[in-house]
Amino acid sequence: MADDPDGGMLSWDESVFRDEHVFEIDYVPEAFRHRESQLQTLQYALQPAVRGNRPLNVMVRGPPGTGKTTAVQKLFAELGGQPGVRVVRVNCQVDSTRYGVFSRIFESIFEYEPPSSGISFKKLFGQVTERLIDDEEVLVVALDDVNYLFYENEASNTLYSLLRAHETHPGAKVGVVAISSDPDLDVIEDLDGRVQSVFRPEEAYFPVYDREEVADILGDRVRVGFRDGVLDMAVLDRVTELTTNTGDLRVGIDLLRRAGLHAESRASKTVELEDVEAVSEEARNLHLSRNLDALSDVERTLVDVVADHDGEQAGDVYDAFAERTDLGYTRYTEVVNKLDQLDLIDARYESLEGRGRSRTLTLVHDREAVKRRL
Ligand SMILES: Nc1ncnc2c1ncn2[C@@H]1O[C@H](COP(=O)(O)OP(=O)(O)OP(=O)(O)O)[C@@H](O)[C@H]1O
Repeated sequence: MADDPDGGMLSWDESVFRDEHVFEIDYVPEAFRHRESQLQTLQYALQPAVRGNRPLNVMVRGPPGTGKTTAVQKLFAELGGQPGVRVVRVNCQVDSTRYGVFSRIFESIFEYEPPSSGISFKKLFGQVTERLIDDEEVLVVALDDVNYLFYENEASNTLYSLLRAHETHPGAKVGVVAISSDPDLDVIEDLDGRVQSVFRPEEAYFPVYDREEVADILGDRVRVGFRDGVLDMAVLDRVTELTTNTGDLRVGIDLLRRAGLHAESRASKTVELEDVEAVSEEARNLHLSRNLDALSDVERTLVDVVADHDGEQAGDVYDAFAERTDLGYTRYTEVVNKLDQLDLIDARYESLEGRGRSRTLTLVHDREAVKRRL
């Protein structure tokens, strides 16, 4: 670079980033493309709240990193600004019991946490609903990662309390947005009959973004997050490709940030393909961590067992698995299929001499990388 006195080298107070925060997980993007129909469904369902009425409930489904939480956050930001509407988003991975969910709602209303012991659920519930009725507020609750309530067997009673609040406390108006990223969870089917009869949600499905959509979204992020000319099309193409392979947009956003930091670590003013390649393994591991985090205890146990019995036949793996759980073979097969679908294990049929066909289970990722994250 003839006209660059530093010869393309960054000085201490320079950065490739215009705004590094846009690559962090709590950042809500300004532009939110390719989710128009899902936003419309949500808006249509929640609209009655603005008029002081109980909204329709919504079931939001789709694989990890497809914009479910962001869509709800964006709508809640608008809805929460309307008079007479209170919005609360609960992360059920953190609050995975009915008491935990209502504690978060209580906290949002009263602006302090309820005592962690010594107050019954009934009392907590009563205080929440009375306040809503007094203030004439409609409550819209998003249960993010609702699958964790199912794993803890808390889903039916939580939804029951929320959805029948108007029967126990006339005048209470509550709507629920349930968000699940577990492809195997049939939310409605897994609820008690008494809840099924009141939970008849609208459906908003978030499919995996295709390659062009990923390129659009990451391109926006690059424009906002990096300085002009720092990252060219060929580099963006490669990040897009790596992201599309996992289907999880978070991988791409994380890759961009890490590649930027890597470029800075070698004092470069531009992010090059070599920076992306250098950090791609870490980004893949991020995806692995997220996949493992989203598993139930039983599923995680099976990953651990397969890690210890890599390459063995399904029947033998089951024997080892049965020592650690009391699940039958049918349920075991379902878990195997799910892990196979998530690309955590490979379950391949092989012909065995004289004994027909049997499945062999192998770990897809590096054993140590998996073990460290369990
Ligand atoms: N259409 C989009 N435009 C811009 N950014 C997006 C879009 N969709 C998703 N993102 C970004 O991708 C990341 C993951 O999105 P989000 O957390 O909403 O996914 P999710 O489906 O809720 O994932 P999970 O099921 O793992 O909770 C976030 O950083 C978000 O800002």
